[in-house]
Amino acid sequence: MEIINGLDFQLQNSSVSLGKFDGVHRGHRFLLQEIQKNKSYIPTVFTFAMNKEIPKLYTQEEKNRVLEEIGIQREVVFPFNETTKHMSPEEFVEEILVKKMDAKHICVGKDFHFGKDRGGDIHTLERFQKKYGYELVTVPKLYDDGQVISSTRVRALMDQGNMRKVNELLERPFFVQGTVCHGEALGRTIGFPTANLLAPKGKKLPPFGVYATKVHCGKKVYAGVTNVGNKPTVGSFATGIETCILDFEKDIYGKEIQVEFYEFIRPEMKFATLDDLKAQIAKDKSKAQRIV
Ligand SMILES: Cc1cc2nc3c(=O)[nH]c(=O)nc-3n(C[C@H](O)[C@H](O)[C@H](O)COP(=O)(O)O)c2cc1C
Ligand SMILES: Nc1ncnc2c1ncn2[C@@H]1O[C@H](COP(=O)(O)OP(=O)(O)OP(=O)(O)O)[C@@H](O)[C@H]1O
Repeated sequence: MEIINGLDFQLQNSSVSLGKFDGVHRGHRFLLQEIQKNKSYIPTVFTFAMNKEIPKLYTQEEKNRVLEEIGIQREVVFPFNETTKHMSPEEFVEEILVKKMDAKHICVGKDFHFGKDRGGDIHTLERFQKKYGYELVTVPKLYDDGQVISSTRVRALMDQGNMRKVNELLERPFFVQGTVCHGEALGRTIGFPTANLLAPKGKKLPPFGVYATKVHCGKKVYAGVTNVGNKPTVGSFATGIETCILDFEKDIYGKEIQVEFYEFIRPEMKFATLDDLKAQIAKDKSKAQRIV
């Protein structure tokens, strides 16, 4: 997938979908299928560079990975700055969608808003269709269990540790991607070596606790059991994602991995002794083995 950052680009023949796309959930996927239907256009996602206020399900790199996975060929990551923030809806359509992206087909959800003070909507896009020669398709919002599917809802489900439902709405397992770094090397001495990731900046994590996981390393996939937290039994560390990969001996320091979360097993706890922690981790491992 081609990733375009900034304002300096010129594309041809785009079929465009616009939004934040945090999580690339079922509703997003429904929309993104639409821009892949007409094979003479290039399926392109337009998204604003992420605001940092709310922790996101995926970092920019993780989102890129998922968009590529589902067949998107180009992603424009547009800066949200003083100039772009103040663009009127028509200016945005003419300057960005038409002139820079050569949009032939535009597909958005019915509640989509854009431009200065979110003043543009699907009626604005409809109005300019003839003038600028693109075709607009709007899709209804998808519901699940009587509630609209949105990134906000998926984030709330994650706060409850409900990974099964999160994964169902994301249509893939939620994951954390990162480079395996050194921990305190205590894991090895207590008999449970772990592959450690630091919590990516700005990323929303499931509640502190232990999860049944799968680890992708290169082309291989392994079952694992992962602790998300700051290890209160051994001190207080920065939030980490520590995975004990089951039946695995290799050294993977420095390797990029993806840890997929399947099910919450228990909350993180402070144990009285390391032996108590070891006994609990042994139980966690058997439980994870049965789940993944
Ligand atoms: C499956 C699993 C469960 C864990 N549960 C806890 C826990 O409940 N409380 C805690 O303080 N640390 C927990 N840990 C973290 C361990 O304390 C940590 O892995 C160990 O101290 C080794 O750390 P190191 O890799 O930095 O050497 C857990 C680790 C794993 C792999
Ligand atoms: N449930 C859904 N069904 C169909 N389209 C959707 C759905 N949710 C969002 N969309 C559309 O996908 C695009 C991107 O949506 P966006 O990520 O901005 O919103 P969202 O998922 O509702 O997130 P948030 O909860 O942050 O508002 C928009 O065009 C939006 O209308």
